[in-house]
Amino acid sequence: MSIVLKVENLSHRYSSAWAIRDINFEISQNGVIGLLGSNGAGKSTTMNIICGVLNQTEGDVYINGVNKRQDPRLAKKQLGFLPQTPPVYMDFTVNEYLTYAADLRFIEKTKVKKAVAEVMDRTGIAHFSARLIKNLSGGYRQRVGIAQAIIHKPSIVILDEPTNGLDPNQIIEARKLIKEIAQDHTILLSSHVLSEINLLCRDIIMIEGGRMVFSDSMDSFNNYIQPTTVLVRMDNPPAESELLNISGVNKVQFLTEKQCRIWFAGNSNISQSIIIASVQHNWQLQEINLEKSVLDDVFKQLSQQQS
Ligand SMILES: Nc1ncnc2c1ncn2[C@@H]1O[C@H](COP(=O)(O)OP(=O)(O)OP(=O)(O)O)[C@@H](O)[C@H]1O
Repeated sequence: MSIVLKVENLSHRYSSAWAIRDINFEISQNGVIGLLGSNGAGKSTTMNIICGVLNQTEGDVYINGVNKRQDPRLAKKQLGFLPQTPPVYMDFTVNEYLTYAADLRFIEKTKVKKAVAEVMDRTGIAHFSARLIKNLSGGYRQRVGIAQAIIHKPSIVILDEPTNGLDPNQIIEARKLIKEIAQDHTILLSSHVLSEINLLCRDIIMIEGGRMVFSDSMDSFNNYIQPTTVLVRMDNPPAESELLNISGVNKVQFLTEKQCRIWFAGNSNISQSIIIASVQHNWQLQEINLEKSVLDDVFKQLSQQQS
């Protein structure tokens, strides 16, 4: 499989402190690759450097083998970018804006009309072609942002937190569109939401404190991360102290009257212990779910495993 994006020893310093340090990864063709990290981890810095918005302090970025520093124009031709805030002009219609985007991407004049029509179809915005962008919902504005990122058919598309700020229905629609586009583009998508990365991505790259802490398939990530919390719902829950008496339980937090999150030692068979205790004491257990999505815990586990 051919390598679409290669990032080599990438480091960046804004003033005195390093924002990212020694990031290395390779991405092969098609599918969605997740760039995960908490706020301030260095995701936007990494993406802005890949897209040529920011020049790195050290290291190299190759797009389809082209070094972005040595031949930025050729490298950027093969790349589409949607920054955190869609770079749209509110007073343009969708059609006007995409025509302008096609021009910026050096699409031949005779092919612009067709490219705009195709990309509007692809992103489901053709019916809004004559509407001013300022009169579109956030979800549709995001679609226009995605359309400008793929209008020149780049081999890699960079999406920086594309579902941030959208409502739940818009998030579902945006994810559907991203999956569709990933069938014939490679997508690098950043998010600080682990469940989103889990839903969309085949591979995952994780950055924390400017350092890369994980890079592998989503499956091996899920095997690597041991759950440390369990979400439990009981109709007749006991006092916190009784739950703390169960072997392996470290901490209990009631989220509602009947639902609590239980932290436990990674190697204990916690579900079985809770089920047995519940039957013995008539806690009327209704639901029990192992959780893998408490990001702080994931980062903690990863940094412990690295050291
Ligand atoms: N223009 C800047 N000048 C100085 N420091 C910056 C600048 N932009 C980002 N930083 C710092 O660099 C680090 C990485 O920031 P970055 O925006 O890349 O993180 P992020 O993972 O994208 O976070 P978020 O999810 O909040 O956007 C942070 O410590 C941030 O404060």
